[in-house]
Amino acid sequence: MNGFTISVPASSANIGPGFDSLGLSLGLYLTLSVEKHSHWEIQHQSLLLPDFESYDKHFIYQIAKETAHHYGKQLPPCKVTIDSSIPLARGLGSSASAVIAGIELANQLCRLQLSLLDKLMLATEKEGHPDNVAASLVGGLVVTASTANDKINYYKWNSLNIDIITVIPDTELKTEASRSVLPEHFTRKYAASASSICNLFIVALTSHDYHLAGEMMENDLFHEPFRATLIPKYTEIKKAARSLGNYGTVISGAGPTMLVFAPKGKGQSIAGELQGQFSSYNICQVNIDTQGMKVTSGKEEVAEN
Ligand SMILES: Nc1ncnc2c1ncn2[C@@H]1O[C@H](COP(=O)(O)OP(=O)(O)OP(=O)(O)O)[C@@H](O)[C@H]1O
Ligand SMILES: N[C@@H](CCO)C(=O)O
Repeated sequence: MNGFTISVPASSANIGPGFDSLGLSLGLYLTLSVEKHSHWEIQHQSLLLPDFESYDKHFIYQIAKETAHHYGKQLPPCKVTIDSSIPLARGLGSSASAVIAGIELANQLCRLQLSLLDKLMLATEKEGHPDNVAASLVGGLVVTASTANDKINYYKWNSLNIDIITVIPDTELKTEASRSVLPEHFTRKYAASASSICNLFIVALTSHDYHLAGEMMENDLFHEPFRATLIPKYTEIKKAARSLGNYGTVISGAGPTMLVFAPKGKGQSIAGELQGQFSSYNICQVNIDTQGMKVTSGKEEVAEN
């Protein structure tokens, strides 16, 4: 086996009204460098990564092992060195990136030849919803829909002409805790209003009408009204971002990070202004990743997807 590297971008789910359906791939990365070895070994290179007791308790190893077993295979031993710039439990899809990395690790080590759709279905089953995993897998803005037969359909859109700013607090919020405050049921009238807002949001966004898209983003009814109190300075950040001329500000994924849609070319200066107002936060412009997960062997990109 030749050594290879798996690189998986972060993601921001929901973008306001697209709860459990929309994902945007972001230029922060989880990277696995994999080499043949006499026994299993996992090493971390980033302080952002969580502690682990032994290789077999590592989340990524467990996903890889389950994936290999699902296809009747065993993982061969190797050394995996992991680096990351994705903060944990901040609403930037760290767990989805780890799931995609684990599935791809098994795919490469066991030569499973999984299709993109195979990987998406497996990842969605493990993550519970397709929004983050789809964005990390294919890149760009991804609209997903699960149909009655559990098939995941998606559409990737790569033409956003905006800057993205992440406003990251120094506190974690686990997705499980943030989902626990959401209602199990909505009335027909409420659900119709909520989905009409998402419909108009997508049309406005893909027509590059960012003012209308921003207004729809900020009028989500599916999750933001129930999560707002879990997010530190939710109202203040939205208000400050709006007064600086941004299109819209929403909770990133399950929070607590807030995601700002800024006019193209202004992201860096607006991030600087916001940083001055919210000094305990980590606020920066982040690129949109347009490619999704990549596997490289030596210097060559593996034509996998
Ligand atoms: N690279 C990784 N290696 C091992 N475990 C990870 C890794 N990344 C994430 N995790 C696990 O996932 C947990 C965070 O997942 P969680 O779903 O709560 O938040 P998130 O994925 O960062 O945010 P969101 O789902 O809102 O976008 C971590 O606390 C850790 O247990
Ligand atoms: N759609 C998910 C994303 C976080 O995993 C949620 O909002 O709970």
